[in-house]
Amino acid sequence: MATVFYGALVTPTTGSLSTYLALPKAVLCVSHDSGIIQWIEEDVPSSLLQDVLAKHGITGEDVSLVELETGEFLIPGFIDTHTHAPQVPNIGSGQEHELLDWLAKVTFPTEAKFEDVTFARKAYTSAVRRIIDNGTTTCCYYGTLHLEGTKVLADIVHDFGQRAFVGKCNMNRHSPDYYVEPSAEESVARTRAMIAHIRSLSGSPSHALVQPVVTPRFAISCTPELLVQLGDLVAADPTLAIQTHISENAAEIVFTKSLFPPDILPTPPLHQGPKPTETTYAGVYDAYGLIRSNTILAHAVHLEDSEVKLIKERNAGISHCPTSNFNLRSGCAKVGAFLDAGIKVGLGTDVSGGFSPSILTAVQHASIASKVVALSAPEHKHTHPHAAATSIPFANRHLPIATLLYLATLGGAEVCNLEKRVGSLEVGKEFDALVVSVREDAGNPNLWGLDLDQALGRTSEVGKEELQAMLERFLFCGDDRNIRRV
Ligand SMILES: Nc1nc2[nH]cnc2c(=O)[nH]1
Ligand SMILES: [Zn+2]
Repeated sequence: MATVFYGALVTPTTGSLSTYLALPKAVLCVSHDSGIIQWIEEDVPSSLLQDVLAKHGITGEDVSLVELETGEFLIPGFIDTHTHAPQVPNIGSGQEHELLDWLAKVTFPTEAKFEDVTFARKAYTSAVRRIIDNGTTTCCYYGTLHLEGTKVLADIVHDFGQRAFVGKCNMNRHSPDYYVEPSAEESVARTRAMIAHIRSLSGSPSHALVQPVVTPRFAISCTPELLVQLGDLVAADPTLAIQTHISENAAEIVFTKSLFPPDILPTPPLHQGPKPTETTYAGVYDAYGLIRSNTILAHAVHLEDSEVKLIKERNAGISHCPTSNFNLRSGCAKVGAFLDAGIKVGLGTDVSGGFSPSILTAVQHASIASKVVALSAPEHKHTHPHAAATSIPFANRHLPIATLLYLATLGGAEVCNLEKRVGSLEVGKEFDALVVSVREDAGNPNLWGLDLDQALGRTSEVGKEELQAMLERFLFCGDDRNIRRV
């Protein structure tokens, strides 16, 4: 048996950040048994659809045919490379604070409530449901420091069938008395228990839907002893993913450097050359063996050049969280420069530093952040609009639509090391997709502009340009009303 979709399809393609495919009349076939995309035909008039099915040996009985309507299109599922499930109840509160005050006054009191497993189950069920409804099919979750609550989060994600990384926070210092782990040993023991629980749900990392992720909250909240033990834990298991925060806020960086002077840092396992005489934030994690190809580093707003080089050398990924970076007044990450350096970059909502669980909001703010970076660059010139479509470097210019789409999907998959399985609609990948609707009956009047009226009403044909216009409107003005199926 197979399911065949016939209609418009939009996808980034492997190897290109500057272009994407917009196919108004595609046919895509998914195997029921494996969920894998078997074949795609790019341009099939409706009169030839049956011939194309016959060519692929598909007859009436063994196919379920889904014909998309005008104004609908398939797109890969969104990937949120950094969010906090227990902070969803806090969305929109404490908007006046910067990071460290916000953690103390708003975040830690709420996260502490997740000690109550009944509370956790209710809050996490609603949070995960909302995140899926917003089109996020792969999500990197922070839980709280609680083992039982984080197991509940993993169970809920698994039951919903969402692809995810779930991590229990490691935090044994610089946190309030009511919300801190008693020792490094206890923190690591609970982490081991969480890993065992999640692996019992989902099986081996090569095909698991839900995977554990080691989650030192950030360097400030971990003693050197704890980071040593986490380094040992991940060194013994190269398949274990790691996520943490890096260089988000100026005061946080000053504090981090004061806590980890160079003389207390171990020599990093992969280090070549003399020991550094000055601490960098990335250097701290690296010294404990926590930066590697399956590490996800959230924020990276104020990275020094040497840190960009180190992250590239280790092939770690960056989660760009622009909504949060604006909202907590952290700054604008230099995403264009990271892309030029060949670093893997995806988007993160960072709820509730970010006030939206939707990757669409992250796309919008990633665009604005790149425009702010461009406007503030010393060599800023008003570039011709078509410059965006060329292959000139990304640094200091606004991100093109193709690149925004890439960050929301395939870039996120690369950050999660899932790019062979998801992130684009390509043959051999898992069918992990959304049906988007920009039709009037989706109920979002913001998408209802003149050119779409024309595309959907007065002309019967949607061509490539109309489809590209629909994608742009959806990325900038769409919301969960426009996500018809996940
Ligand atoms: N944005 C954000 N940054 C952090 N740094 C440490 N903890 C957090 C958190 O919960 N949110
Ligand atoms: Zn965060």
